[in-house]
Amino acid sequence: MMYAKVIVDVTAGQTNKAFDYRIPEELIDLILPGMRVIVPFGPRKIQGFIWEITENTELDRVKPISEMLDPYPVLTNEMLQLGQWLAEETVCFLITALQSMIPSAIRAKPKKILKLSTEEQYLPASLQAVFAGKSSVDWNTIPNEKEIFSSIKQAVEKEEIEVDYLVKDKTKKKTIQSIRMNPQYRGVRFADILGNRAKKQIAVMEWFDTRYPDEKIPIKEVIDTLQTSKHTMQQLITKEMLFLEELEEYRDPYSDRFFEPDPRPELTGQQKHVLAPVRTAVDHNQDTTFLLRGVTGSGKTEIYLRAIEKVLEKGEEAIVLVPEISLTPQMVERFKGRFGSKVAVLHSALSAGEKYDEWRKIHRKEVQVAVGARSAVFAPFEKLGLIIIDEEHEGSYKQEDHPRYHARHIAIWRGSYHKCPVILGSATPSLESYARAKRGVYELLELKERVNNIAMPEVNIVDMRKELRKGNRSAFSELLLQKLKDRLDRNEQAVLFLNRRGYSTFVMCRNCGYTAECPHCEITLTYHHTQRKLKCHYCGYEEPMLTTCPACESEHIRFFGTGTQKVEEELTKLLPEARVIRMDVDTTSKKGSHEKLLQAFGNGEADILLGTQMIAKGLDFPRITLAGVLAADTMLHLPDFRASERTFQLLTQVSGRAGRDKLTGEVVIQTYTPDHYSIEHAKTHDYEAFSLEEMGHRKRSGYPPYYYLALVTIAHEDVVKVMQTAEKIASFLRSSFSPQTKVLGPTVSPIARIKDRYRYQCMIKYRNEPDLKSILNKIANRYQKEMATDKLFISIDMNPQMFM
Ligand SMILES: Nc1ncnc2c1ncn2[C@@H]1O[C@H](COP(=O)(O)OP(=O)(O)OP(=O)(O)O)[C@@H](O)[C@H]1O
Ligand SMILES: [Zn+2]
Ligand SMILES: [Zn+2]
Repeated sequence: MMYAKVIVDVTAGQTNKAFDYRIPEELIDLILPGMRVIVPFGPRKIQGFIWEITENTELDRVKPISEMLDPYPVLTNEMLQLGQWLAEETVCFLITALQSMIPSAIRAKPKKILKLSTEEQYLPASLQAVFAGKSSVDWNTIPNEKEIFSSIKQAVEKEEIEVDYLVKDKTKKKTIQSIRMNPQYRGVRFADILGNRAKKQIAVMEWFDTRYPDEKIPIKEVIDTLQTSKHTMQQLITKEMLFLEELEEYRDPYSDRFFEPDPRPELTGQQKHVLAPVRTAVDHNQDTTFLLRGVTGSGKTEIYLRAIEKVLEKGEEAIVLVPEISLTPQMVERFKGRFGSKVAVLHSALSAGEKYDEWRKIHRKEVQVAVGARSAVFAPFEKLGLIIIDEEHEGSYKQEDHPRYHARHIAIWRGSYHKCPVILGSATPSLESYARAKRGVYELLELKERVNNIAMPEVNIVDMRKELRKGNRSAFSELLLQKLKDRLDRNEQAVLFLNRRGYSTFVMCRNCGYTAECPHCEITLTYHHTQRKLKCHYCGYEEPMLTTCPACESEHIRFFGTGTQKVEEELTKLLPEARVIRMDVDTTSKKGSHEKLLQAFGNGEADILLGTQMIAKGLDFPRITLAGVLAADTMLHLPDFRASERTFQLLTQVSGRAGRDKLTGEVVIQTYTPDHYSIEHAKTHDYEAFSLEEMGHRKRSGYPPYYYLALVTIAHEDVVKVMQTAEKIASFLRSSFSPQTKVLGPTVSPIARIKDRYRYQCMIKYRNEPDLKSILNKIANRYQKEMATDKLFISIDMNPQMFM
């Protein structure tokens, strides 16, 4: 007998352990670790991953595996190990960790149905009404009544009905019908076989015989090219002179694009210097983590490209992670231009099917380079030679949902598994990474100059308080406006950056101060001009714009703050001749629109690119000579210990867009707090000085990189229940940890309520707490049942990045 240990798709109860199942005779040798199967679990059938194959079991009775879902393992052995580690590190279920590594298209949520196992007439009346002549019903259509559920329960126990799970792959492989010639007929005289009068059929056969004797040609192409008919083709297929085959088609989103071969520039001296140790590490299979700190425009991407070249020469594979918003066509082009069809792109804007296609190319070893956002770190390569994380400081590398992993952490794990180097690149590395480089945990590589010694742009700081005193109430200072005019005169381009956060428009009554808040979340509603609606960004709640104040009935209720749209309106009034492209969530929601807008700007169809976060990174356009930041402080005052760091990073990134080519660049930063060190150091492009000062603050207040943090959030609809649970958890933590570890709270979360659930949190600050994960795991296990049944919500974040 052969058995399999299966990790089942249930996230309640003791499911981190594997369950034993018997492998049915006909599946022995076919079932392998990493495959997905359907197994019986209690009264249900559910999905699971094969963890291990064994020859014995300790159980007396084991049920057989019902169905094999994959013809090949979707998870490699490495991924199974990684999954186990990931579940431990992030305190999540093993099944959650495993599922996060495969594309969503094959993650398939099972659809639940009730199936009749007996004649309908034997059922209780309430259930007869449910089935009403059908042999099965969708679980979701069953009326939500206690009586019905209890008769279902009884009927299931009496085996009158059965609960079944329809596990269906959401993604159908796209196939096209193709034609191949039967090789037996090669080189014959077709008129002899088909008869002289079958001219059309002869033409088709001769075409194949002379041109494509071995190839599969899509049927549509044959018909179009030869101007023949389906009927003719059908006749030849019936005679078995042609074979009809389904050919799998990839939905390559870049297939209709031609990529200019990318020229390979001579490396600069400093680039050579930086590349050498990376190439050595690739050559000698060293799992070094390099931190490449290179100022904006210093040619970091070129380093990545050269390092990958080396990896490919060695017959190995590479992963390149870039933040979602800089996964622009410009970026993709550089990799596709250099490595052509060896590159797969994993982009969140792709449909689930397209993502699945790209993933399969990797799986089938048809590509050697994967470029993508966060989850591309799980690209199932088996001969990894290098992992690159560009803009390593970016917050989007942290997944803010289970499993709460950081891509950097995964990359380094995979690096050591494959004995290959990892490059973390940035102009403004996270303080955590920089501190590790200083301690020698990472190897620091630096590019201090821009390519060809192009100067860093000059940064002007404008004090907006003074503007206000001068009577200027607009979003544009005199200096910025004047410099914008200059660019228009000189036919150069400008980018204007507006921070989305803090700039969202909210509604306030000028008479009584009432602000419109979401009734379910403790957060102000945001005004959306195009639909004239107020929306909650957390739960999606919306209501029409208010015309009178609900509190005092005054009509003086207005929206406040400035959105990109308002700024655009103001800009067109101030500079009517300027052609403006606006890039924000509204203008880029349609697929491909992001790309089109950038292309238009690159082609010089606009003078000013106005946008949010999405324009801060990666743009490399030679005619941009001015970068403006409309309000530098919007992010500075968020209740988050990384606020200063984020501000410095953002200002540096935005400044880095200007003057990257022959034309000299300039920056204008508008602020209400010009003396803040984030702003002062951004003015002088001095990362070193900024990090030194920021480290001091972190040390004094006990934050990373001096302390590690873990965050436990507790939420429930009943505020008393939340407080009590949070208290219990906090005191359990305090009694379990060593005295050096601090447990702060419980306190109300910065957002006190989301989707009607009240939120409390405990923050853990520690330096060395070996039992931390097992203690947190105890909490997860202790409350597991309540979380499954009682809407209690507990989240554990081992590396919190967001405090909002
Ligand atoms: N050795 C070289 N010779 C000539 N041009 C180069 C060289 N290396 C890079 N470049 C060019 O310099 C420009 C900046 O390089 P790149 O985009 O790689 O910089 P970066 O460090 O990634 O910048 P950022 O962090 O601002 O995105 C690009 O247009 C690139 O093509
Ligand atoms: Zn809400
Ligand atoms: Zn009012």
